[in-house]
Amino acid sequence: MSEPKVIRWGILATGAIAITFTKDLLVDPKVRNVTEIKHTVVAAASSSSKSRASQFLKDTGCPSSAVAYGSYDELVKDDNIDIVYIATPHSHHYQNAMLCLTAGKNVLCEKAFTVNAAQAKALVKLAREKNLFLMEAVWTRYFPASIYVRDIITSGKIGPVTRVFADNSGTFIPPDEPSKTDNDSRMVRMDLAGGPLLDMGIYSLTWVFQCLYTTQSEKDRKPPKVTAAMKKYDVTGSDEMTTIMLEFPRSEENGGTAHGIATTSIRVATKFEGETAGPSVRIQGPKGEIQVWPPCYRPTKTKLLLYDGTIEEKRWLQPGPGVGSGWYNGFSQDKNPEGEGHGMFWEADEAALALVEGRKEGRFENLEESVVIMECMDEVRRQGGLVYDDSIETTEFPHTASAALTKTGDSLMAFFDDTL
Ligand SMILES: NC(=O)C1=CN([C@@H]2O[C@H](COP(=O)(O)OP(=O)(O)OC[C@H]3O[C@@H](n4cnc5c(N)ncnc54)[C@H](OP(=O)(O)O)[C@@H]3O)[C@@H](O)[C@H]2O)C=CC1
Ligand SMILES: O=C1OC[C@@H](O)[C@H](O)[C@H]1O
Repeated sequence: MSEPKVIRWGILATGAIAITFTKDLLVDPKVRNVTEIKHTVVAAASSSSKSRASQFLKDTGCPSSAVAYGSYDELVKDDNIDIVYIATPHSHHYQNAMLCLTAGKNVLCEKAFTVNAAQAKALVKLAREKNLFLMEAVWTRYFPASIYVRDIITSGKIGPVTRVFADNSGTFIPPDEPSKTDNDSRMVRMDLAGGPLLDMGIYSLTWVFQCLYTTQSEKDRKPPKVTAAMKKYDVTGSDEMTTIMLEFPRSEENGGTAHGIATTSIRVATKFEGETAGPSVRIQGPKGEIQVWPPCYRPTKTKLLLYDGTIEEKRWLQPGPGVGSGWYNGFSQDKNPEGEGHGMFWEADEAALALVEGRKEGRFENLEESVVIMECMDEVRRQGGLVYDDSIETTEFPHTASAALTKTGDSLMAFFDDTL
């Protein structure tokens, strides 16, 4: 057996998800039976300070040889990096990904891919021109649970999927004391392209799309008609609750038109604990349904129910050491059972395998689909009247005003950090 190929990662930004992703990246792929590749981190960059990047490398257990940079510009010039993982807020993905691609770097960019479809298209165009790998980091798509669900759909066991309900919601606004909501969080800040649609609704849309679009033949893969209802969060003007009806055109022999309902909220939650928990995704066909338990971005249980009486329940664990959880204060998150990884390594493996195989896109959500989903979200925002500032909607790169998109707290810390 040949030695695994080592893929050298550069981490762009050092916030909450960068920590979780990097710890997962460093879990030996052998524990999940992946033998073709291994991951290593060769550098991390923080726009706050070099010392923050150094601390990040230490805290996440990266090799001592990994280099800390105090700016993203320096990171993308590092010749030792094979691929950059972008973990900034949505508002910054376009500028950061353009920076990486322009410098000739392959990119795995956190969700939501960009703020709008025009930005997503511009990234795809540049990646193709430069023959670089580019993938939206929708980790859920690469989970064994998602692969299992898509396989059931394509096997025809439940018949042509006709309807999908998907919910990804959480009580970010504390139910008992709404006035204690963290309005400085990127979840609701308009300058960071906040609101549950782009942050959490993307997962509801992911389930609708992977069941009604990804799994279809070329002939039946058509963008849906979109109708949306949006309630705004009166404090910041972001959305607070968004529900989307998607009508997918289909040939009659494939079951005819299919419906998707994707919803998200930061005032009410999808889940209740323990025995009272129910599915957050239901995928229905004429012969039965598949249910996926919350949180739907990190599915841990599925149930296949067929009208012939078959019931197949499965639990999905993420092998590896526990890496902790809780991306948000005030957000109820599943605690990671002891002895589990977080599940972000599946998408990292996919990106690494693509580099080894010379592929330029992810297998389970190609760039065309990422763009179609961004177009859907554009339409939802149009119907709901949710407009972000031109400085973050723009496709101009580099955008002169983007340097002015400042951080709260962090930037002051950085100032002291670098000055003292
Ligand atoms: N796949 C998943 O499960 C998850 C994905 N995400 C996605 O990851 C991205 C980051 O989220 P998360 O880690 O929670 O966010 P954090 O706020 O914790 O971290 C974002 C980091 O981006 C950098 N940054 C650069 N410019 C700014 C700015 N103007 N304001 C704030 N931060 C800035 C900072 O790093 P530095 O100072 O080092 O440059 C900051 O620490 C989002 O796109 C989100 O949707 C988030 C959570 C879960
Ligand atoms: O991607 C995410 O997944 C988990 C959620 O809690 C978080 O809001 C989101 O950014």
